Amino acid sequence: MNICVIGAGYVGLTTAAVLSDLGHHVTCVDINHNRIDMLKNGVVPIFEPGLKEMIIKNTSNNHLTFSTDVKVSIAENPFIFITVGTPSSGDGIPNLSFVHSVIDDIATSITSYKIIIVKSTVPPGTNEEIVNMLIEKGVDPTLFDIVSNPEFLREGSAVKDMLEPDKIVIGVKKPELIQLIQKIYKEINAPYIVTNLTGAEMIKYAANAFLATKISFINEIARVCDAYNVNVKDVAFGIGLDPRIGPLFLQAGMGYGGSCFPKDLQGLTYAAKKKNLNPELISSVQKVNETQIDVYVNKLKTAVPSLEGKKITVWGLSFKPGTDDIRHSASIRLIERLLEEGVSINTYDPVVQLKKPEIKCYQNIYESVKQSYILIIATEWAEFNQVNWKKVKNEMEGNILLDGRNIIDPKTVQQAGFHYLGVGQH
Ligand SMILES: NC(=O)C1=CN([C@@H]2O[C@H](COP(=O)(O)OP(=O)(O)OC[C@H]3O[C@@H](n4cnc5c(N)ncnc54)[C@H](O)[C@@H]3O)[C@@H](O)[C@H]2O)C=CC1
Ligand SMILES: O=C(O)[C@H]1O[C@H](OP(=O)(O)OP(=O)(O)OC[C@H]2O[C@@H](n3ccc(=O)[nH]c3=O)[C@H](O)[C@@H]2O)[C@H](O)[C@@H](O)[C@@H]1O
Repeated sequence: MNICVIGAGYVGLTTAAVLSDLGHHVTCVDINHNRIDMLKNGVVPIFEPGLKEMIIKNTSNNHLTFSTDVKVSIAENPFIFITVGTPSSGDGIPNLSFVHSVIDDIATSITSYKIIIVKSTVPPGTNEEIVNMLIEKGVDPTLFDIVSNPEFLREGSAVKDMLEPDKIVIGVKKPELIQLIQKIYKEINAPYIVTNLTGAEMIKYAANAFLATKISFINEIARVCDAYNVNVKDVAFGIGLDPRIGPLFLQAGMGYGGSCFPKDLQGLTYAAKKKNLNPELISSVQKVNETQIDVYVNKLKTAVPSLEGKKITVWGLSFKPGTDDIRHSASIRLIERLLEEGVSINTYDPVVQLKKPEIKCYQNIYESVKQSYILIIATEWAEFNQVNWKKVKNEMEGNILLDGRNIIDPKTVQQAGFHYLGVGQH
């Protein structure tokens, strides 16, 4: 099948790589010329395990090509996947301008029948609006069908998640479209959840909201555990054995970040308010997450009353391990907060180097802690657990270790001379 994937970000590149690997002919198109030039030269602009290899394999056998010409790519392909970004505007309202721009391009270049498959996460009602927009722009309604096909991949395991999803959600207006989508995903073995356009959009928003709720729940429990000297990991393990609760997404820490949970919870809040509903639980989930950094900073301030002038090393910059994405990273929010206290910041991350004059980024983990007063673990990269703690401590001036992800065994670092600070772990 001939497929055009619009957007060469995390979702677009993974979609293009996987669909071309399934044997389809895929053109991945993006308005970012720099990004497409890199891809044409075999350089994959994001860090995602297995993605580069899959892209190189399928560009060499001509199953996958890259382009900046959106309109030509739309005109040449019957299947159009929309994977452009849907960020939050400053006030929390989803910014759909990138999706609208693609719809404009489709409206001005469509001459033959297209199936438009929307993978971008959009608020309920958007796909119905897209149908109306195209008709209002003069497109003959027999020339297109829309499929809402939200994506559930996680960064860091995007290729695997797309090849082995727990479900494929499709929202359609006509049942005959189901078989066509099943042909596209031919070898991917997963149950299909079929609903209407808005139902598919709601499944995506509800999934992210529920996952974020689990995180804020355990972070709130961690605050209480802290007050009672209880290890929150024991509590998470204890409740997680109940199959009605489940063990995943109960890792307490500095809170959730990334390009999706924060903006999708804001988007859901906006969608509810638009219908005069007050989503109290979703608002509380966001409030717990926003104040989670304060819990850690307060802990630090209790241990070190004056932070001013102190050198602090932060390990981990990406919003979670396995990715170079720093969008809405809790680590970056923490660093910004600490800079306000007049500290100086050193950082080490296995894949991210920040370009900010006020922050010193190191490529060697031991160099990064030299003369530091405090070490903070902000992202749970596995290598942080494999360091020689005595060596780390010897390089430092102070002995405070703030574990923002509860990944360190307190006894191990205490034996190396550290004063360990966690939340819900002692
Ligand atoms: N990042 C993730 O892990 C996941 C993201 N999603 C959703 O998928 C969508 C895309 O997310 P990401 O891939 O992270 O976004 P991204 O920001 O990494 O990439 C979006 C790409 O679209 C391109 N673009 C923007 N306007 C365009 C236009 N008019 N024509 C062609 N290209 C255009 C941009 O240049 C950019 O390269 C969002 O709605 C997001 O919520 C869903 C599941 C997972
Ligand atoms: O819509 C999206 O973009 C995607 O959002 C998340 O995926 P992702 O943002 O890549 O990352 P997650 O692994 O879900 O982690 C999100 C954040 O929650 C934090 N987290 C996660 C789990 C946990 O137990 N505790 C916790 O603090 C992580 O550190 C990270 O900051 C969802 O897991 C995907 O299913 C979804 O497709």
